[in-house]
Amino acid sequence: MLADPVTNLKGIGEKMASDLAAMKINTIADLIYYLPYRYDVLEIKPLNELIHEDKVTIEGKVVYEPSLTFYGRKKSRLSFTVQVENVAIKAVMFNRAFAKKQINAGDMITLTGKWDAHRLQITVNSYKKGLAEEQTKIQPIYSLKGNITNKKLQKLIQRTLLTYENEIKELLPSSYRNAYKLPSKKEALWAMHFPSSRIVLKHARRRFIYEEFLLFQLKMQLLRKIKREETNGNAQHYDPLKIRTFITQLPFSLTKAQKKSLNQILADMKSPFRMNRLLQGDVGSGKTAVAAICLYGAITAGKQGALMVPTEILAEQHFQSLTELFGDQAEIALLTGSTKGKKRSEIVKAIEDHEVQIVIGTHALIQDDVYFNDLGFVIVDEQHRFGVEQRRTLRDKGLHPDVLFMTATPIPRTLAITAFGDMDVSVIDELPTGRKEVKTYWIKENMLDRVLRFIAKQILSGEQAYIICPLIEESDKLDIQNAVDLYHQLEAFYPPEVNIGLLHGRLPANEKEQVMKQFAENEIQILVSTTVVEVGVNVPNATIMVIYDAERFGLSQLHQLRGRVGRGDKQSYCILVADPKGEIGKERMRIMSETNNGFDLAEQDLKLRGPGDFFGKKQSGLPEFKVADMIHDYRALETARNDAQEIIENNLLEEDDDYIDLKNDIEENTIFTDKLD
Ligand SMILES: Nc1ncnc2c1ncn2[C@@H]1O[C@H](COP(=O)(O)OP(=O)(O)OP(=O)(O)O)[C@@H](O)[C@H]1O
Repeated sequence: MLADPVTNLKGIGEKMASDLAAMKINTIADLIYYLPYRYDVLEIKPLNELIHEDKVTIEGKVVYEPSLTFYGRKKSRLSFTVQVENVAIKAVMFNRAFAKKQINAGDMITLTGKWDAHRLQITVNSYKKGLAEEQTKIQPIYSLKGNITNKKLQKLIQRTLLTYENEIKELLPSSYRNAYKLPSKKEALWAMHFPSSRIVLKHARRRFIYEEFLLFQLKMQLLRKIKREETNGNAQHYDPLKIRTFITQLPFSLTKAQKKSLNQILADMKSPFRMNRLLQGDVGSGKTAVAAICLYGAITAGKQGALMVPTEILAEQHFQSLTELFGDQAEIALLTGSTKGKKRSEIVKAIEDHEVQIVIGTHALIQDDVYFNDLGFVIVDEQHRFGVEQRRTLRDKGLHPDVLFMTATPIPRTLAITAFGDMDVSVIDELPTGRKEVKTYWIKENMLDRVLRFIAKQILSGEQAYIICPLIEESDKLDIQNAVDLYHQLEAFYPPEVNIGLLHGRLPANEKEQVMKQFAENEIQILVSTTVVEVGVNVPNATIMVIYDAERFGLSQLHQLRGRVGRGDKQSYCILVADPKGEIGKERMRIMSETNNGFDLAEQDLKLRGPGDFFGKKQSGLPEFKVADMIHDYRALETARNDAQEIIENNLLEEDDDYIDLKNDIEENTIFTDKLD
């Protein structure tokens, strides 16, 4: 059976079993679904089309016996001449003396390696005897561990497929498979592992992409259906009049988009069904303001509300601004990892006794010993950083509040609806009036002096600046060192009356808090920081954002950082210090300089970037697909979404035999309760 352990197969010793386990191949099914992550295509081009220093494949006839020379200790060089299109090409191969016995004059041979167009020479990486036509031209490349090689794995897969191919379930209903001319699952699996041509491979991929999306969409829509039908009986009877008065007391009037989103959220709160909504808005579009009004609404309904944010800095900031905003209309508490001891137990007790109405915090606020008296409404900021785990904790405490997720990562609207298929989506696609576009410039490091003088000038007129430090890959420690160095350099550069602050992740919470407070109150004019200020920090008087090594960031992260300025009515500036080597990096800098709107930027990013990094690695709370890519294969995602809708609406899973495999698979592989937190 496919579910049997892979060690049931013949010829798998202990070492191989542990290597396979390291590749997460435990069952026979794991093995046959272990798909290549890329394919090397041996394409033979005419000599005059080969590009100097590229990796190329050529084929021809060996003209003389190879000559082997040794040099140094154990080093060797094998050289021979190959006739290709009547031209004599020199081939050299290092440290593979054994090949001398295998390559003989008169042999036909295919060589892959680095091409030197000036010397008509190839430095061979791999060779195969015979012409390319007689060999597989498309070579699957797997990600491997231990002693397993591509060849070994392929042989094992081949053997296994031959034995088990009849157990492979088709899954796709024939009507859809026929309509899109997709190969059967069996054919597609063979083609993924042993592609006979590009076209066959393309169709196999097409099939897997569609299948993955269809399954994903079916699950999403089933969840949505279940959620819709489920009531938590938690209708919040808020007081519309009080809410209206609260809104008129705000120092600004709401934008149209804010009003629309607010109404959608309030309607969800009033209904007995559980809210599961995503609030999306560009940086600085006023999401937090909307969230505050909803929290107030929950209080007027006699409920408690909670706001969960990803960092302590943000929690502190929201705590301060909401305390100011609510005045004596609500009791607000702050609960983070650094709230400790007596203070913590007092807060926890006050939450339990409903003396506190709003709790703001990091995930510390859903820890074991925190019990809410009557939690009606939870807002989760930057949803991707909170996992199913945390939401399940709430459920385990018997809490079924309405949940609103907020994100400032602009995702093109259609994509958001498709990706978050089980959620309702509200979008704030408009900035408050009076905002000026942030002027963005891309410069090289040698122009920094000018930038520093420009900052000095702006500070004189009362403004403030952020400087985001150079990044050192995967080294938190060195990043901090960099920040400290930069801080000292700037201290030396500016006169003593300019106060410079330093912020990084390793500072103790109270110091971070202190620095942010001083910056917010303009006691510090320049804040040198690592990327800890990335999300949500709100200091409207700051007008300059300098980002070192800007090419190392994705567009959405750059946009987030830029969003820390331009939050008031003063002209703001973003200066990207970057020297990108590749075209994509340059294009990114250009796009950033030209585009201010996060949604436009996201659309452009969609077109520009390769699969995978649109959402940024660490941000991804999105499902992972084996073959499909949500951005690249967006069309297929839409098709699958429509088909899933049709299947659910017509109840085909239950009523049509053609759907039985699909139904079983969904039931086996979906843990609905996990999602229904
Ligand atoms: N309708 C409005 N008119 C004018 N100013 C507003 C309006 N709504 C919010 N603001 C102000 O704009 C700034 C940004 O608002 P807020 O912090 O709510 O945005 P956000 O969308 O949460 O931002 P980010 O995602 O970047 O953290 C705040 O200073 C806020 O007081």
